Amino acid sequence: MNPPLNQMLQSQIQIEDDRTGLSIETLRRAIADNLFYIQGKFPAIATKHDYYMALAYTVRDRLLHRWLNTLEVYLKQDVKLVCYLSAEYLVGPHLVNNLINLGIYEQIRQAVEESGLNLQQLINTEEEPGLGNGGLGRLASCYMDSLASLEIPAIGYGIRYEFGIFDQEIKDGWQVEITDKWLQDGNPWEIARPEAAVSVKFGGHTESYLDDQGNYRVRWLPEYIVKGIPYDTPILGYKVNTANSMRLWTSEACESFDFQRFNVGDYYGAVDRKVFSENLTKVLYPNDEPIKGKELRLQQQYFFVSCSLQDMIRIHLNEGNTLDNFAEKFAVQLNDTHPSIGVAELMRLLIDVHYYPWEKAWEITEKTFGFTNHTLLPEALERWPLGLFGHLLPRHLEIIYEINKRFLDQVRLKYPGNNEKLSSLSLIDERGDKYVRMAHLACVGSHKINGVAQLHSELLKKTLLKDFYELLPEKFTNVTNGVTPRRWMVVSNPELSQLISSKIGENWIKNLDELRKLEGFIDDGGFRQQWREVKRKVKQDLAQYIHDKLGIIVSPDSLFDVQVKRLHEYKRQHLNVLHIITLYNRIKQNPNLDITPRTFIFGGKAAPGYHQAKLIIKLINSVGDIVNHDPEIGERLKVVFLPDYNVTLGQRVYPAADLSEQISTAGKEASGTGNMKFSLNGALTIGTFDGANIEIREEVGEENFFLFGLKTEEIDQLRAQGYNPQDYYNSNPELKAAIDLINSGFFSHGDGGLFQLLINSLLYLDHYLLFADYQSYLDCQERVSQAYKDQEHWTRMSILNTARMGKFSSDRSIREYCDKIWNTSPVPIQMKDYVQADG
Ligand SMILES: [N-]=[N+]=N[C@]1([C@H](N)O)O[C@H](CO)[C@@H](O)[C@H](O)[C@H]1O
Repeated sequence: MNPPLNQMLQSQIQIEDDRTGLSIETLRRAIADNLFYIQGKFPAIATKHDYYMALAYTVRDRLLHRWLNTLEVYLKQDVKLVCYLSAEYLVGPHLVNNLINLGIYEQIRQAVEESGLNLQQLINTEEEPGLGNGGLGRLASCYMDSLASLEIPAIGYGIRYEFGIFDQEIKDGWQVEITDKWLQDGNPWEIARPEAAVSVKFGGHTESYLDDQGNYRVRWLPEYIVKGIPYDTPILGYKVNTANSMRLWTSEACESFDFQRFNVGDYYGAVDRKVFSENLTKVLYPNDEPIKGKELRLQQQYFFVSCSLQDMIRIHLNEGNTLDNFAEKFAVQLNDTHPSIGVAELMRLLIDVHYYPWEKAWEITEKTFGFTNHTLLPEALERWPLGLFGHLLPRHLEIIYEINKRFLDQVRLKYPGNNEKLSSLSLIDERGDKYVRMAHLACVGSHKINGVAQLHSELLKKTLLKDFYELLPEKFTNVTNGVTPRRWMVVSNPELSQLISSKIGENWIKNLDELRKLEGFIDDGGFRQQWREVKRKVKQDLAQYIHDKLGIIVSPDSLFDVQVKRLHEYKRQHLNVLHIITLYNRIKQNPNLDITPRTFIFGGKAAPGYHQAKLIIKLINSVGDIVNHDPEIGERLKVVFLPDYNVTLGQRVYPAADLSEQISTAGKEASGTGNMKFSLNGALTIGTFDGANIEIREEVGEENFFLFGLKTEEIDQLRAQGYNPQDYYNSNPELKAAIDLINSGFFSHGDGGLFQLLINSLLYLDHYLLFADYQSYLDCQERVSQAYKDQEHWTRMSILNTARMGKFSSDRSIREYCDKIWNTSPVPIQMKDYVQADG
């Protein structure tokens, strides 16, 4: 009996599976099929976005096997999971990152081009999910990339905001915020999991009762309940079979329509539950550091934390475990205090829902959590008024009181009669309206507490958490931040990555310490020339982008001096502006002055309510307008403010920089991570003795780093002896001239008052010591200009910066978290070929 026709044909013509095949022909067919069957379009009517979606689904098909395989292995092997709780993730665009991690970039590029499409245009179509403000959110995503690349089982829990960080437009030099409708064209990289929905309670009251066995129990009778729907996004590891998940929660009303209210004519009441529930995850709070104690913010935090912990408990119990070994199976990391309500929530779930005795519940809780602090800024420390807290979370307040009572009993034992210790350590700030101190809850409820750079972790122990350190020293450790070389080198700077791989192979991408091998080529003039050519090419690309976007012409031969980060007075973008104005004045006084031509490039968003930060953006653009159009200055100085700085733009900017500005007041920048991305891409750093700058300088060598400014201990002395910024203003003519020029209205069409608030904050307070560091900064910048004149030497320093950045891979950070805090190890995934298996 002859085999069926198609089988005969198949044996003759090898046709790859449409969803897994990697031949150019199969990929082209898959893109065409997805355009037709998913986008419902044929080429003549298809938009670029349709082709992007068709391509995205084609790529997604080729990662699903890894994703489901990983899930199956985790379930089968009952692995220990790292659960990263973060209110922010700045994942950036997925497409190219997934192509690199899957190792199929070349095949896809060919298939797209043979389909008559332009891959870069499709790449530029993707809207990035801006579900974060800055460093903290991006760090979470770098860590997710490293967890998967190191084959560590993990879930990244967070919030699926409908609107992420606002899009920034610059109108007449001012920041204007535009709603970030990132989901409006759909998101091919996520899958909804309504079957895993959970309920979250809010408000109401508690009541105690005796259960059938006569045990004292408490039940929480909420005022309303919201449903949490998870959306999963695969997080691929680099060239491994592991694909972990980022599970982001969206809120929905349990009941979309309240007929009772409707029937009594309360039409708005009938839907307000729905409206409230959906508003919960509507928008990201756009503040990087300074917090706004808004009720909705606490509701968002409790919502995603409760969803996540309930999800973990369900996963654990589904595997036939009891909660006795929950801490052995789940390492939950609190990304700052934003998810720290989790300590009280896990206690509630263990005691009220799973009937554990307090002591056992506390033992499990403390073992489960680790807490990372990301800032020392007092205004960034979350504390919630008791009234608001108790109104929203009555049961949690009871639990926090009990945690506090038992904790202070411990404190009394160690410091008998020391009421000052009691009040400074208490979870409750008894002053004024009384507050719950979230950092204290996180410290008491976690077995490990870490800062994000060596200096920061030391300052945590000496200042902010001094009392906790003296009481619980064994809990404190440090894990210096890191960045993933996949996105910040291979995806962002393919030219430099290829040059490096051509010399030392590709292992550096997985093991960044291998970059050290580049030092062996430093005396190779040809290699230095190639290094400069790559830098010039990417500078040329950025210059083109600046011209296309802003119409400003900048020369790739000028020194690209770059400061991109959130706008904040402690980051001192306005000190950078004082340098620019000083150079401007020097040229105006001596038009033949031979200075190293510079292009000053700024980028960064200001929190909408942070007026001083917005004023600094206006100042940068106002100075830029004058400098860029002053014929006497010509090409020697150019000032550019790049609007809407985000991950996508960062991928353009970091590779193109010659000089990385890391000029925060010492002791204020916990770590910084942009500093690492710049050095990795061969930029030299001008920076203060602050955050991770210190460790970068240690690694690259002080001779390859431009250090300036007061150190923390010098600042403490200066403040102690009384710091008067006027002394510096009156004794430094160039500083005075720069300030007076701003004050004169020279940069603001004669309106001397425009920047008054900013100038007064400097003249009469200068909390961030710009005036004190001004001369040291100027002198250091002069050293930079001299160094740049010797391109051979500059190139050597640039190569050494890249070569010695191995420590700052997020892979190293994650290995440290695994060893010091999470006690987890890799679980390699063997690929099971679903297609064949189920053939
Ligand atoms: N929040 N917060 N903190 C920060 C950043 N602003 O997001 O976290 C970042 C990630 O740890 C740090 O690099 C940075 O110094 C610190 O200010």
